Formats: sequence, structure tokens, C-alpha cells
Amino acid sequence: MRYLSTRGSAPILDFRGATLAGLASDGGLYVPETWPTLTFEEIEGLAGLSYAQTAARIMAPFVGDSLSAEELQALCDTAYGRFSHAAVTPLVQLDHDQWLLELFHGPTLAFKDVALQMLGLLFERFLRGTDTRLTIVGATSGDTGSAAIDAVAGRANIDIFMLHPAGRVTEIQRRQMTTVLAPNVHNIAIEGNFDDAQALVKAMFNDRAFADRHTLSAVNSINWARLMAQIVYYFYAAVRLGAPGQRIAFSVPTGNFGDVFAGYVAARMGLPIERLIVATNVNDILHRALSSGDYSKGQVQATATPSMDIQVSSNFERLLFDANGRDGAALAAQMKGFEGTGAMRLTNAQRQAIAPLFTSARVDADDMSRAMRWAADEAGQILDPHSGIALSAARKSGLDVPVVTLATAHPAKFTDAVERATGSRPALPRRVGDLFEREERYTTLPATFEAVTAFIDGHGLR
Ligand SMILES: Cc1ncc(COP(=O)(O)O)c(C=O)c1O
Ligand SMILES: N[C@@H](CCOP(=O)(O)O)C(=O)O
Repeated sequence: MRYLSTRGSAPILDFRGATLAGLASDGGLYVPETWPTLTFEEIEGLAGLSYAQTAARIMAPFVGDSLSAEELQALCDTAYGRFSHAAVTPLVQLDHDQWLLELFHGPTLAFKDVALQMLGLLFERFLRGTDTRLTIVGATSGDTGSAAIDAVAGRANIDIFMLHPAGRVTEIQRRQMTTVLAPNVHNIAIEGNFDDAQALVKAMFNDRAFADRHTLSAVNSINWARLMAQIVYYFYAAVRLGAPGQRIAFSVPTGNFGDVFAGYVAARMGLPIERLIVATNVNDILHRALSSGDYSKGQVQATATPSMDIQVSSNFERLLFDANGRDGAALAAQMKGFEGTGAMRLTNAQRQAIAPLFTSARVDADDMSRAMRWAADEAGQILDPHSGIALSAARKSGLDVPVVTLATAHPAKFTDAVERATGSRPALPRRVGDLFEREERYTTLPATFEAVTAFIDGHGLR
């Protein structure tokens, strides 16, 4: 499989190259040259496979000849062997048509583990036998950071610099990152919001001298390998609910559009998805874009769902690329316009291509709390607030097929918000251990390119 940039002018790479590169050198995002498809019978054939077997089956066409089938299966066995539930991503029934897909049984209790456990192993495999030392730069609102750090801490040939917005992640999320004292882990609290952190990461990739000096790579969902691993659970869940003979809808709490884009890819691969519901909080740029074509930034509002407090949604670019006939030059111009003004309108062609599969909903704090209370009272399920946003959208969707809400984080990562909404305070699972007793290490920096790159220059090159 070959990978090309959404902006059309970066080198075409194989899977190994795209994984190590992270972001394309023209500022675009790597996407597979074609979408592989599975026949009805091939999807039926996924029934009865374990999660790790399903993962190897779904990922194989994307990996191409960068790994042998045996190597890919071995990596999947190792990655998903670290999950605390035998089903890896179990399905829970809430009522007749409403289901929950629990994606938080990995080491750091959020859906990010599903992809990042795999990505850590891919980095290690692709660096083996080379003298390359990778510098990973990442931006996090809390969950990507801890999952990425868990996946690469202590690995030879990798340094990780993780930027989180100071004071805007929960204490548990912060401690999951900052108590990892491995020498290759560098946590930076930046004085800004998540969008500032993400913009700094992209600026570092776009500074060719800096990017080459450090051999930069990415763990955010700008890295194609992240999304590839997330496609798997759409197949795994849908097949358990009767696909391919049964159509299924998914409701996805959305920020950077990575998770729901993985659902889009599953649909392109032949999974009969009735609808993808893009659920946003009051930071609703994606809801406005999908419902009226208006993709324009507002002021970020801090909410009980900090992982969705975002205005610039990286992976939306991948969808826009597909939706405009994969015209990289036209998309590059459209994105440059957005980067200059903070606003753009989707073209009619883009809106028409997107409309049949996607729907969206903006969910406010009251509706989120109501959905969380309904899940607690009627189905005995305590949800984290992000999952509450998606459940609210799912229950209002009016669809007459099974609707699967993606439960993206363990409720214990957001204890205060869960207690406010439901009155119950979820306990921290034993597997996170003595998080509150451990020493923390991080550096606070202004949200400027100069401050962050000087820090990395001072710590990264060995
Ligand atoms: C708990 C949680 N839910 C939902 C999201 C949004 O997912 P995405 O950025 O892939 O849209 C995130 C962050 O990415 C998250 O951490
Ligand atoms: N909500 C995310 C933000 C980064 O998203 P990513 O999926 O692009 O890594 C987080 O938890 O950090």
C-alpha cells in the first residue's frame, strides 16, 4: 500500500515510511492511495475471531509488505494482550437499540490505548537495526499523552515530548503522564489551550530544519497508523451485532475527528454503517461544518469534556480530501485559506459527498448530564462525560438500527464531572496503582514556538 498526502506534494511513502513520518512534509496528512474493501463473505468471516485476529485481518491491506503476516499478528497479540478485558473492546447493551462499546480497558483507561499500544510496537519494529533516533512531539488534552507515554516509555531510540495545556487536564490525566520518570519522557505544560499545543506540534513539523535535525514523528491522530488501528473496533463491534447482514450506526464523541474518521474508513471498506453521528460539545465547529458547511473557529470554551474542547480538528482534512475527489492542490489552497483566516466554507461537492453517511449533534452540559443519569439509573452504567455526549446524541438520533455509542474513557478519569452529573464517584481501577503517591516531573513553558523548540533542542539530541 502506498500513502499520499492530502495536500498533494509530499513524497509518496509505504506504510513504514508514513508511520515514521507522522505528518507529510507539505503540511498535509497521509492517506492510503486506495481504500481496500472486504466482501460480504469476508466480513462474515470475521465472526468468531478474537480481537487480535480481527485486528491483523483489518490492518493487513494497510500494512502491505512493510511487515509479514506473522509479524503483524505477533504485534497485535502483544498490543491487545495488555488489555484488562478478554474481549479488548466489549459491547454492553443499554436498552433495545442502544449499545455501548467500551474502549477503555487498556493500560491508561482511554480509547487511545487501542491504537497507541500498537503504534509503540510499530515504532520499535521499524527502528530495529537502524541507527535512527526518533523524536516524537505530541499535543494532548490528556488521553493521547498518557497512552503515548505508556507505549514508548523506556524504549531505545525514541524521545517523546508531550505538550498538554497547563491546568486543563484532570489531575489523574496529568499524573498518568507526569509520574512516568523514564529518561526518554519529557512532559511540557504549555500556558495555552489544546489548539495552541496542536498548532505548535504542526509548526515543528513544518520547520524543515528542526524536523530533520530531530527526525520528528507523531503519535497524534495525524499519524495514519493511529487511525488504522481504530478501524478495527468498528468491524469487531458491528460483526457482533449482526453485520454484514445488519446495518449499524455509531455515535462518536468527537474532537480531532480521528475516531469518527476511522469509522468512515470502515464504511469505505464495506462495513454496512447506517450513520456516523459526530457528537460535539458546545465547541461545535464540526457540528456547524457538517450541518451548514460553516467551518469557522470560535473561542474555545472549557467544559466537562476537555478532550473535545477543540476548534481545529486535524482529521477533518482527511475527509475533505476524499470528499473533493482527492484533489490535493485544491485542498491545499482551501486549508491555507483556513489557516490564514480561521474560517472556510465547505464546497457543495464536499457537502454532498459527506451528507449520506454523517450526521452531527451539538450536546450541551444539561443534555450530557441527563444522558449520564439515564445510563446510570436505567442501565446501571456509569459513563465518562465524553461518552455521555455521544450517548445523548445517539438517543436523540431516531435511527431504527442498533446504535453503538463509543465509550472513549473510563469514568474514573473524570471523577468530579461524573459525580456532578450522577452523584456517584467512580473508583480508580487498581491497575493504575499508587498514582497519587508518585513523584511528578514536568516543565511549564509559554505557548511559543521559540520556547518549546529551545527546550527540545536542549533535551532531545543525544
Ligand atoms: C475521552 C475522549 N473522547 C473523545 C475524544 C475525541 O476523539 P477524536 O479526537 O478522535 O475526535 C478524545 C480525544 O481525542 C478523548 O480523549
Ligand atoms: N483528545 C485528545 C487530543 C489529541 O487527539 P489525537 O487523537 O489527535 O491524538 C487527547 O486526548 O489528547
